[in-house]
Formats: sequence, C-alpha cells, structure tokens
Amino acid sequence: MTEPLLSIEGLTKAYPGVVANEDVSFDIRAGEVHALLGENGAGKSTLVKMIYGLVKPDSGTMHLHGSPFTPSEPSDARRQGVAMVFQHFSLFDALTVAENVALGMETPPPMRTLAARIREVSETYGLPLDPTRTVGDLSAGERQRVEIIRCLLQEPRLLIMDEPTSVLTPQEVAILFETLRKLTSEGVAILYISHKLEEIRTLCDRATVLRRGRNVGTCDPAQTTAQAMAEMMVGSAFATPARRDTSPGKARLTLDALSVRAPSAFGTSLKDVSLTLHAGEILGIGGVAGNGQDELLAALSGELPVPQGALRLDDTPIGRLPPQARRDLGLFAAPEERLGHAAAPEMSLTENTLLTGATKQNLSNRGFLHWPRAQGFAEKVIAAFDVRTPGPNTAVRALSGGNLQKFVIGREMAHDPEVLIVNQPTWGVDAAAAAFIRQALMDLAAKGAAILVISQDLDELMQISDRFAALNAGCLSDIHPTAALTTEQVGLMMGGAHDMEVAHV
Ligand SMILES: Nc1ncnc2c1ncn2[C@@H]1O[C@H](COP(=O)(O)OP(=O)(O)OP(=O)(O)O)[C@@H](O)[C@H]1O
Repeated sequence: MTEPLLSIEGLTKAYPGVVANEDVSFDIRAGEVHALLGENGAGKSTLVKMIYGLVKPDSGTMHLHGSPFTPSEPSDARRQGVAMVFQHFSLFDALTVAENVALGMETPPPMRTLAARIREVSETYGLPLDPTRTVGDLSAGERQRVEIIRCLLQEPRLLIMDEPTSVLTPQEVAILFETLRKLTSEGVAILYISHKLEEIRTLCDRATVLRRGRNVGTCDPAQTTAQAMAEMMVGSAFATPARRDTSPGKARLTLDALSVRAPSAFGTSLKDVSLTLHAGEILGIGGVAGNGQDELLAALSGELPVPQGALRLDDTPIGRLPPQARRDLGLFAAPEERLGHAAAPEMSLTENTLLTGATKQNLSNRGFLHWPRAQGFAEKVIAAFDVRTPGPNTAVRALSGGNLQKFVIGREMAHDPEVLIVNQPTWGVDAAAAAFIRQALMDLAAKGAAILVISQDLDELMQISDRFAALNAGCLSDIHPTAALTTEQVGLMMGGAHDMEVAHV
C-alpha cells in the first residue's frame, strides 16, 4: 500500500445557509489519478479550494507527505507542490504565451530562458505550444496547455484539474490524457474533477464521490458503470432522456446568407451562413469552440445587429431588432458564459429574472418593478430546475457553476419561448441535471417550439437534435438529419468538409 501523498481528515466548511463540505476524509496517493465526483453544488470546488489555499476550512486537517498542511494562500500551496488548472482560464489575450506564463511566476527568469523552458516542458509532456504565439489566437485546447505548462514549470507533486475536458476536442482530450499518464508515471498525483463519467472510467484509478457536502464512498471507476456512479452521486436512479417522434412544422426562423464581421479582435467572422429553423424541431450546431458559436448566438439573440433582411422570424425581418424586441416576439436566447453575460454575479436570483423576463412575465409596469411577482418567478425556476440554493435572494455568485447553469436555462425555458437559442445548455452540469435539461428541451420542442442548440458535446447533439450542422471557421456545413449521420461524417463536417455527400434516408 502506497503512503498517501495528501490525507484529508474531517474537513468541514459552511457558508451562510449551506454546509458545502461536512466531515470529508480521504487520501490521495502519489502516482494516481483520483477523480472527485458529485452533482452540482456537492462541494467539489470548495474542497479543492481548501487544498489550494483559496478557502480556509472551518475544521478538519490535511497532511502532505505526513506533515501538517495548512496553506494560507495559493502561493503557499504552490510552494509546497500543489498546482491547479481552473475551469476558467486567467490569461491575457493580447500577450504571448511566454508573457502570460511569466505573469503567473513570482520571480520569472529572463524571457529567452523562459521560452526555452516552455519549449522543453511542452516537448517532454507532448503538449505542442509555441511560446511566442499571442494567446488571443489560440484555441481553447491550446490555452489550456498554457495553464498546464505554467503548472508543470513548478514541478508539482499534486495537480488539481477542474473539468479540464469540457472545452477540448476528442483529439485534444487524447493528448491531455497521454500527458496526465506521463505525469503519474513520474509519481505526480492528479485530483480530477469532471462530470464526464465515461472519461473518468478510462482515466482514473479511484473516484471519491461527494453528495451534499459529504463523502459517500470511493470506488474503482473502471469496475463501476457510469450509471452506477451517477446514482451514487444523486442517491437514487434517474431517467435518461427519451427521444420523441418528430414532425417538424413550419419554418419559424430563417437566416439568409449572413456574413458578419466578428465584433471583437479575437472573434470569428460568420461567412455566408444560411439556415432555417422549424417549429417542433431541435437543430444541433456542433463544432470546436471559437469557430463562430458566440457570434452566431449573438446574431440570433440580437446582441450583434445584422442586416435587417438577413434574419426573419416567420415573415418579419428582425436582423436589426435588439434582444428585448425579439423577446417580445417570442424569441429567447441563453448564451454560454453564465457569469457576467447570462447573469449578473452580484445581483440576486430574483433580480436576475428581470434581465430577460421583465416584459414576458409582467415583472415591471411603467418602470416600476413588481418584486413579489419577480420573486415568485425566481422560485418557480428554482423549483422546476432543482436549483440548489438557500433561496431566491441569494446572490448569483454564491451558486455553484452547475446550479447557475440550471437557473439560466430554466429562466429562459420558463418563458415558454416559441423560438429558443441556447449555447452549451449543459456545460458544467452533472449527469442527472444534464439529462433533465435535455429532456426539458425535447419536451419544449414537442410542444411546438423551434430550438437551436449550439454545443461542443457531440453526444448531446446526437441524442437530442433532429438535424445537425457544424460550424467551422465561421462557415456552416450543410444541415443533415441526425439519424442518418455516422460519427465519421460528423467528424468531416466539423473539420470543414462542407459539401460532402451524405446518403439521405
Ligand atoms: N462563496 C460562497 N458563498 C456562499 N455559498 C457558496 C460559496 N461557494 C460555494 N457555495 C455553496 O456551497 C455549495 C457547494 O458549492 P461548490 O461550488 O463547492 O459545488 P461543486 O460541487 O463544485 O458544484 P458544480 O459541479 O456545480 O461546480 C453550494 O451550495 C454553493 O452554493
């Protein structure tokens, strides 16, 4: 039996109204990939923040290599060999890779030495990255490599990764797993948070499951089915989404040869994009992040004005209408970035209902807000989407990532939209909640809504969408019925084979 690298004994941390971690104990061994599982709000982020010195436990102890470990801040944790790659990268777009890495170091070496070190680590660990490239030009996978290399330069003994594969292509996931395996062969331990259970079964040696802040057990993922792990997290069985029979209705939303410049320097311009979205269908748009997804959502939601005639809702040209005017016509949208875009972090859930629901739910009248009604609407969303929070007056920033996602998607769906555009609807959401959101989208389509789902999760799109297209460098592939597509054809569409022939059934 290997001596534990890190032992955690009875860690407890409470926030107002919620115990995020309660008496959590487990060990992490050198050279293992240890998964930390749990549904949204189970306390995973809180636990790793305590290990990384960002949050101080109320009680409990930790030992690193047998010595008491009480990191007072992240730099203290880093000095003792603990590194962390966050879900949200903290990089400056306008700086180079090497400059970004230097910013994270307490005493950076001269730039040439650092660039050489980055090249060396990048080659040793199979993470291709040029230190002189500007970060704004990098893909999500390459940005993540900057963060990983930044960590590896500190030669960590424990590397914590928070949902590292949610932004990666399948090929990038394979590269990352190779790197992690090399690290573990050198004795580094990896603490790995993810909701992707099949990946955990492939990669991880052990998994510890948190449920409502408590450790409910450790299992061997290779010997446990994904469904069994999901049920351990939730404490009960849950239903997987069931496809419905579809009969698409009339065309509702039509985008006609839209070309539009990206609003930001590092965005992607849309090139000659045409699509028709019908009542009662889900149209899935796949593709690797950064290929025009944000711009497409912005053009459809009204945040990015386009030529008036390029976008029509039924027969009405709406290209220049702002988001609120589109909502008045029944078109709602939920963007990918939940903090700061879909929701205002410092405002309460009740206040956040006003952002998109003021008119549709009659939450304001001649400029006066109707608070009881807004609160009632927030409570309805919380109940319908099982948002774990002490109540509607909680600030958005206090919600766990997955619970905020449930709130944002639930808020738009609760308006009973006629046309709904969503980007990454289940990003960071646990298996049971993802199944719930997917089922809710299918039910809404079955009631006649026209739904466009942009997602990087191909399995999700194959499961819920009736037709599928892929975005690549701002161009949209042809649109095909999902049921007729093979994985290989989908890969080709994502790679930019726009005029491939697909057998229609
Ligand atoms: N700063 C904070 N203030 C108040 N409550 C908080 C704070 N941070 C976390 N919480 C609460 O603690 C609980 C655990 O949250 P945590 O972020 O650790 O969950 P998680 O398992 O990482 O969830 P997810 O998978 O959704 O990211 C949640 O109920 C959350 O609302």
